[in-house]
Amino acid sequence: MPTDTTDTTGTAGGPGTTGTPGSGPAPGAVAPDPGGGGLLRLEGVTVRFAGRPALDAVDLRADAHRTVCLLGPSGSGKSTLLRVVAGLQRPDAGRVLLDGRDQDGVAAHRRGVGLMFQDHQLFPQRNVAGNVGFGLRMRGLPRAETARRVDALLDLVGLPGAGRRPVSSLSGGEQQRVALARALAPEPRLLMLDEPLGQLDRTLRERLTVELRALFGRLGTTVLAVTHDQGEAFALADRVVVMREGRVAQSGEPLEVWRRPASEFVARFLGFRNVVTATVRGGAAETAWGRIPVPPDAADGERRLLVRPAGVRLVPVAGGLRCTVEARTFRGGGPSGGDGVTLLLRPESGPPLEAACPLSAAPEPGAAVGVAFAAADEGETVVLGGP
Ligand SMILES: Nc1ncnc2c1ncn2[C@@H]1O[C@H](COP(=O)(O)OP(=O)(O)OP(=O)(O)O)[C@@H](O)[C@H]1O
Repeated sequence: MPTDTTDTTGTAGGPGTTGTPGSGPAPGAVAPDPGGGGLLRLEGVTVRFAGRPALDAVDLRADAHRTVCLLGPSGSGKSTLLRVVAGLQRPDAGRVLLDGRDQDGVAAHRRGVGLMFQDHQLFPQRNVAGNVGFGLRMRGLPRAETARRVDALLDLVGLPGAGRRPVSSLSGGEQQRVALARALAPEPRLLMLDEPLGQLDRTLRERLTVELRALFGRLGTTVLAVTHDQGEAFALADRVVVMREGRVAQSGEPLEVWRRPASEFVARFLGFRNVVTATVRGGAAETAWGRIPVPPDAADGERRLLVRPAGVRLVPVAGGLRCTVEARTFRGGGPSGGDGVTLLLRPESGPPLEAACPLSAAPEPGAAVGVAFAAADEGETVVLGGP
């Protein structure tokens, strides 16, 4: 991700973010949305670097009080999108609207958006309170009022009384919370987070994801967050947007995207590996793995078919597609998580297959197993569209 040198405060607005000092609601509270939705809209936003589009005619909408997560491989344009919304990058074409107002020509510090970067960029020479209150002091908020708000924000992020601690004495997770408190301090109408939990270990990330979701829900904050991690996105978001090469590959409610990936790209990005060419006819698909039931409304023809690991059932060897167990991995959290094992199977025909099974029933590597495919009405097979 390109680093930004114009802003070291953790908010795109930083010192001078919109709003009259001291006139706003309680720290972190959000004013009602006059537009009744669609707080942020991007229309046909294109950004080119050296002629190459980093964003290519992107349309996107974030409704008030909702969390939208941008997902996508490295280089797909996620950070560029945040920078455009923050006013740190001018689009070559298209419009950014906040509360229905075109932001063209509106400086970053006048947009009222907060941006928290990947590496949270705390001031090492200031203590916790100095970091959280920096933007407020710069906006001319009186010292006592700043102190009151800082205390309230530290309570909010679960660090009560930590104001005097040097930031160097904090753990990674605590620093993350301080950065979050600092980003929330100017009461941005839109909070943007770029890989907010990227540098933390998995356990802490999972815990903070849950806490963040609860916090944003309580505050009613509108959030646009970038993450590499699908588990994080699915746990945090009301809506996910999957990016590919500067375009939106799919957007929707997390469960909807998870259940019905629109394309092979999205399916693979979400971690699904059982994708195979299929000839669909009359509610079933002929594949290299044999005949697999598909939803009755699937159009006939040559298609790509996704079979979820949960749709790959282990049966006696004689009763199905014969496979050898190559490996097994334990599944942790995340959208495909839970207590269980993912088996990597080598079928006698066709590409490798992944199957989900309970820990107690997991065969050893090297074992021969049979595989049968779940009925299509269980939603375990998806006929994919698009590239
Ligand atoms: N300032 C810049 N100058 C030239 N090219 C850039 C610049 N910023 C971004 N790019 C290019 O634009 C594309 C999108 O980059 P961007 O940082 O938005 O992707 P990303 O999805 O955020 O990636 P990551 O997940 O690695 O942070 C990449 O090909 C990147 O190399």
